[in-house]
Amino acid sequence: MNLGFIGAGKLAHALAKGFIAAGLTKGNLLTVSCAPEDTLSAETFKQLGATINYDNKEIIKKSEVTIIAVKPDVIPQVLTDIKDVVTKKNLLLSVAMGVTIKQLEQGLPGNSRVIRVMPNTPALVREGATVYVSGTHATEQDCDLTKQLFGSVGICERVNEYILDPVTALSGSGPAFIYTVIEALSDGAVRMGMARDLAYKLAAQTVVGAGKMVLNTQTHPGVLKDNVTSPAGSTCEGLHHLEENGVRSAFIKAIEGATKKCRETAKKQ
Ligand SMILES: NC(=O)C1=CN([C@@H]2O[C@H](COP(=O)(O)OP(=O)(O)OC[C@H]3O[C@@H](n4cnc5c(N)ncnc54)[C@H](OP(=O)(O)O)[C@@H]3O)[C@@H](O)[C@H]2O)C=CC1
Ligand SMILES: O=C(O)[C@@H]1CCC=N1
Repeated sequence: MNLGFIGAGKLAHALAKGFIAAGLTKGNLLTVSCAPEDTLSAETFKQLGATINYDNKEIIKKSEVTIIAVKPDVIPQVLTDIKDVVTKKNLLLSVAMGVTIKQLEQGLPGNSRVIRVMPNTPALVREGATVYVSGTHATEQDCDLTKQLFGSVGICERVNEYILDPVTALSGSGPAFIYTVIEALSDGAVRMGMARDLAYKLAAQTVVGAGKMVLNTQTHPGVLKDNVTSPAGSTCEGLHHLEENGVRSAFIKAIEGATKKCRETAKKQ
């Protein structure tokens, strides 16, 4: 598949490498734009075999499917850059946090085929979690292609747009929250005498294992937690400390805060 990327940052890298690993495209089939001063991103894409072009119009002309992966405040500029060259042949997939279908469609010619996608960086290792929302003029074939593309690098679900901001908070930002948990658990283990390398390895595999238990056994997380917690054992001692320090409330507030930030971004566009 020929793929265009407008924006060659962290997410674009993760997606490109994931799609290549999944066999859906090849490095030399990618056409990518970035800010001219962003030599590091350009270099990383060049190493994949991609063609770099600093003119966003050229990406649209060369690729039938383009992923727009710039920061939300750059979206208006990108839409202005490309609107004269977008035709019915182009499918545009925007991953920008807080930028609505309506805002995207308003900046483009009528009938433009737009899909809003919220992936996450674990797409790099084909363990991503993605949702997408169809725009007004995207076809069922466009939705199928989006599902095929992002489904090749993890799970991919179609949703209604009203849920996109909490999704962004949960699975879009979520990897950062989990990395913080992995670091903190490891710091605790190091404090108790464990070597750091072993601590990161055990903490990360524990997150992978617990996640797979929830997905594969379809058992309520509370039941799975109870199965680990022996009477008067060490786990309930650890859980007691987490509850005393408001761990649940901290995560709930993290999702609430991140969701609100997405909503503020939508209002500013
Ligand atoms: N990172 C993540 O985990 C996720 C990110 N997203 C969304 O993806 C988008 C990109 O995020 P992320 O990859 O983290 O951000 P980055 O800052 O890493 O990437 C953005 C890229 O766009 C480039 N850029 C800036 N201006 C232009 C322009 N006019 N034309 C073309 N490229 C330009 C930037 O160059 P320069 O650095 O020189 O400005 C940079 O390379 C955001 O909208 C974000 O909400 C969604 C889900 C997850
Ligand atoms: O931090 C951000 O704004 C983006 C959206 C989701 C993950 N990263």
